[in-house]
Amino acid sequence: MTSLSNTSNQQKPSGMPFERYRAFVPVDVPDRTWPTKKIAHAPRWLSTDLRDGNQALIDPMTPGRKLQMFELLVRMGYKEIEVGFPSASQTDFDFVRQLIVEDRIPDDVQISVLTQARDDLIARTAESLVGAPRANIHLYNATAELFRRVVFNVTPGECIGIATRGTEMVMKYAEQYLGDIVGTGDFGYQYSPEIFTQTDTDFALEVCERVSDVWQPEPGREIILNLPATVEMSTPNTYADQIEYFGRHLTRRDVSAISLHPHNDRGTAVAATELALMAGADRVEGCLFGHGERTGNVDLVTLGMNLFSQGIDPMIDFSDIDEIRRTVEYATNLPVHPRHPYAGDLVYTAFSGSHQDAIKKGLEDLDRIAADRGVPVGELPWEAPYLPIDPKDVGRTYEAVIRVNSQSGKGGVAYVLKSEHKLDLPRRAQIEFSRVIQQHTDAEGGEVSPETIWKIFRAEFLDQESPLKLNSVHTSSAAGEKDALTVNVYVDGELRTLEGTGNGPIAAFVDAINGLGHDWDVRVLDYAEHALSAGGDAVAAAYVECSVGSEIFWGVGIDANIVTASLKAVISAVNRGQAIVD
Ligand SMILES: CC(=O)SCCNC(=O)CCNC(=O)[C@H](O)C(C)(C)COP(=O)(O)OP(=O)(O)OC[C@H]1O[C@@H](n2cnc3c(N)ncnc32)[C@H](O)[C@@H]1OP(=O)(O)O
Ligand SMILES: CC(C)C(=O)C(=O)O
Repeated sequence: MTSLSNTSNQQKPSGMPFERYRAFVPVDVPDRTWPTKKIAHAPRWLSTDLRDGNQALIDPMTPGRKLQMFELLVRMGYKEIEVGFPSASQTDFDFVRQLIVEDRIPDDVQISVLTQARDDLIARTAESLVGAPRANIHLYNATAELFRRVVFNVTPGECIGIATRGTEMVMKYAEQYLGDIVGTGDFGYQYSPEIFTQTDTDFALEVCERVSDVWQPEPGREIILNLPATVEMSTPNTYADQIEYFGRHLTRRDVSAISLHPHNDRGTAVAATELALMAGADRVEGCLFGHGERTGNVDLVTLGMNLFSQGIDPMIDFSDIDEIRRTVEYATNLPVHPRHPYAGDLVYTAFSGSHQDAIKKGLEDLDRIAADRGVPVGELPWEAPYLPIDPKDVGRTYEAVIRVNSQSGKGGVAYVLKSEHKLDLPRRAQIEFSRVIQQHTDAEGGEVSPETIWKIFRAEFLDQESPLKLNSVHTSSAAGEKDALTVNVYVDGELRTLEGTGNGPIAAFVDAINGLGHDWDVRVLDYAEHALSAGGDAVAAAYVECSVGSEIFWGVGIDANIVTASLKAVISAVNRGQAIVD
């Protein structure tokens, strides 16, 4: 095959020891059906922030932080919450007790706790749940060949024995400690063949079948079979294949919930989860903002918001994303990345010119459609360039949507002036002012804040008082076909009364200025105006494009009187022209 690149840019071997790694061997599902399936509704969610998320923190959460996290999860609408590993530490045990004793578990929420398949740990786990109105015990043991050989030194049969005996112990200790709820739908059981992704799928099925034989699921007594991508091993499609294969071959499928527990080692946990849902999974375990072991668990915020952005109710409330982020940052003591999907500081912000231009036009278009239909923008179907969702739907404002730096163009600068100061500059005025801002960013570097943009705008268009400054408009009257105007103007600091005539007050004013004897030769090329505010004390903005000598300048005037605003705009253009000539 001939290379498309020329010889000077041929890629070179990296020298890294890639030969040490072996490609993942996927399960063979040639007649897979998941690629054509669609996700049509939210799955059952379980948050494991207080367990898998917590076990991977530099500083595990204090009881106070755990409680804040629990309450956040409840407020957001999670109905299944893994609250800890009570046999691991007194802190975890006490937290479960606190939730139960202080009656903090809402009627529609089921807490879950994790345990290894060891008798003493299972007993302690069941003990932590005494008095719980609803609870789930989650048992795991590793099933992958590597773990059987290296970590546990067990045969496949012994590995199955750990899982089935563990299940028997859960049933025994549940009977002993949780008699009130055992046998009702309020007590649940979950089993995880840990490292499912690295386990031969037929063997994972075998273990789960034998565990189900012990638990005996039936209607009203489901078993949750949680299939963890404890380590993400390959491309997301391979996880989906494993899930479809598992679901197809599992007996008692109707009384088994197939649950996903993806980790993010390859950075594709969200994609793997979505494909695995297409492959038939019922339930997803993860953490807010992807906390958890190593690269984290799958991010529940991204998953939920991905559904939302496709018109599917995530059944979780993300409407105050910043409050969610603040609480998680407080509880975990770890920051959320500024580019984190849906929640990062910068994810609804455009710096670059073409993005800003498109966003500005998109938002204006929505405003126009909303005004035509007489409805708020929030009731329109969302469609805006570069913004997959309306930032307002997650409690953000449009204020930070556009931020200006050296990559920005006229659209961004114009957006800031319009959104912050209601000034709707004509297109060529936008271009002229954006060059002024560009000079600033080239010289200073970094971002230029809306306050600085306004300061520069004022200095450029509104505050220059030399050589001309309007003092008062004396008279303005019709003189035959023409308008006559008398104005008091400071010229180079000296108050003078000028007179001029023309077709309208602006032309009359230009006539008066040109009569001053300077060689300015002012001519008006274009004009625009609009109100800045409504009502009796309305203020207007006028924009005038003038040629001053051989150069062209825009001027801006703001005043309660539209004629005065126009004259100020002419003065603004002349002063800008003179500033450059000087
Ligand atoms: C993928 C996951 O995230 S799984 C959850 C992981 N989370 C945690 O481990 C946090 C909480 N864990 C802990 O605090 C501790 O591990 C404890 C308190 C539960 C147990 O501590 P220890 O008794 O000191 O054991 P340790 O953690 O070293 O566990 C290793 C032993 O447990 C065995 N073991 C590990 N997992 C399991 C399991 N799921 N079922 C049965 N035995 C297991 C190992 O084979 C090993 O046995 P060995 O001592 O005979 O070689
Ligand atoms: C206990 C199991 C579900 C787990 O955390 C994992 O395998 O990642």
